[in-house]
Amino acid sequence: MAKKAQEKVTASPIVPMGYSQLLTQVAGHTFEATNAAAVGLLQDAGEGCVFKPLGKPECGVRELNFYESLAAAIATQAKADAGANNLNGAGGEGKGETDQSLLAALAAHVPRYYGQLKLVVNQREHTFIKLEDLTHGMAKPCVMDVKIGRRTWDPLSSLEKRTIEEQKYALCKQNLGLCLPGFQVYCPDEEQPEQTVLIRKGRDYGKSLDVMGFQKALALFFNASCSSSNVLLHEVLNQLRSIRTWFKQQRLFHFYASSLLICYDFEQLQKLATSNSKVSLHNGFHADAAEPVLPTKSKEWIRVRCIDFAHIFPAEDAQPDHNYMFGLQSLIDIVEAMLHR
Ligand SMILES: Nc1ncnc2c1ncn2[C@@H]1O[C@H](COP(=O)(O)OP(=O)(O)OP(=O)(O)O)[C@@H](O)[C@H]1O
Ligand SMILES: O=P(O)(O)O[C@@H]1[C@H](O)[C@H](O)[C@@H](OP(=O)(O)O)[C@H](OP(=O)(O)O)[C@H]1O
Repeated sequence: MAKKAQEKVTASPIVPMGYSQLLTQVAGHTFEATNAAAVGLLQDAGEGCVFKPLGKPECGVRELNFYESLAAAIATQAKADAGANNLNGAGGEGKGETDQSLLAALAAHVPRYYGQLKLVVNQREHTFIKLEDLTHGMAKPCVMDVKIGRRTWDPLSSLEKRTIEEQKYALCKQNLGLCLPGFQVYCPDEEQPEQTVLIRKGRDYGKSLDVMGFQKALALFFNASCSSSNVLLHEVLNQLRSIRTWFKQQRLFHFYASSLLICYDFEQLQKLATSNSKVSLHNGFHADAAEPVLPTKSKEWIRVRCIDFAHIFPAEDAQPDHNYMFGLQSLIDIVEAMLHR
């Protein structure tokens, strides 16, 4: 089979008109120069969507089912909000409805889902899910994929898969419940600070990191030495805390090998630094809270979302997802420490 795939090798994948490789993809399954059967994410021309191939059947089905159940929960919630489902007035909310509204609340933390479609790539048909591009509208998108949890193997994993997963990124996973499969960041060029460079790091870099290395990677990613990075860190923290609130409430699912995708626009960060340098330091701060008042549009250039639901499982015995929450808390602790440095 591998031999057959190699017969079709091309320099770049053959994709349908109007689509291209997702240039900002930093991790996950990608196109491979020597394997025409390997498919990565695609993007469309300016519409603001990405297309994720379903990949291994069991993973693809789980992810698709998850997005479909989320869409159903959102629709149910919208009806309930409109009063159409509330003929008996208040007080009739059963467990099913509670679960549905809890699930619907996750939508704010997940890319919008636009269904599935089939596309021919490298002369083979693949099924893709169509999602909101979290980097849409960003001139200089900085993107980090942080995989959450000490345990990144699911309940159906073979002993072999479990062993492989436990050996990878071992220092970060065991200590932090986090690992770093990839990121890209725009930074000022050290020699010519008015110029910008793009730095990209992949899974091999992530696997080499210990705890301190992980913290340094985050400082690099958040452009911590930039004068406006506090605004970025505050907004990222707000969004991470909001995700933590959801996880503290939910007993529906356990998210194995799922990631947080952190995206921001370096161009906006630079604009903020320039405008900050022109105004008094106290502008934009609450007198009593000592926290910056974020520009109303900060959510448009700073987005933290849960992605990759290929290994999502119903929560056993309705237990909280302690594995995910441990990793998420570590990430929050690291970002808080950067803010208070
Ligand atoms: N909605 C999105 N918007 C923008 N980029 C995205 C989006 N979803 C995924 N990506 C990009 O694609 C990468 C891979 O996504 P994802 O983790 O879902 O794929 P995967 O192949 O299932 O990964 P893994 O190998 O960890 O199972 C992410 O790191 C990110 O760069
Ligand atoms: O971090 P790495 O080294 O890239 O390792 C990959 C990562 O664990 C993916 O989550 C996994 O895909 P699944 O989530 O789909 O299992 C993939 O398995 P695969 O090689 O069997 O696709 C691994 O290779």
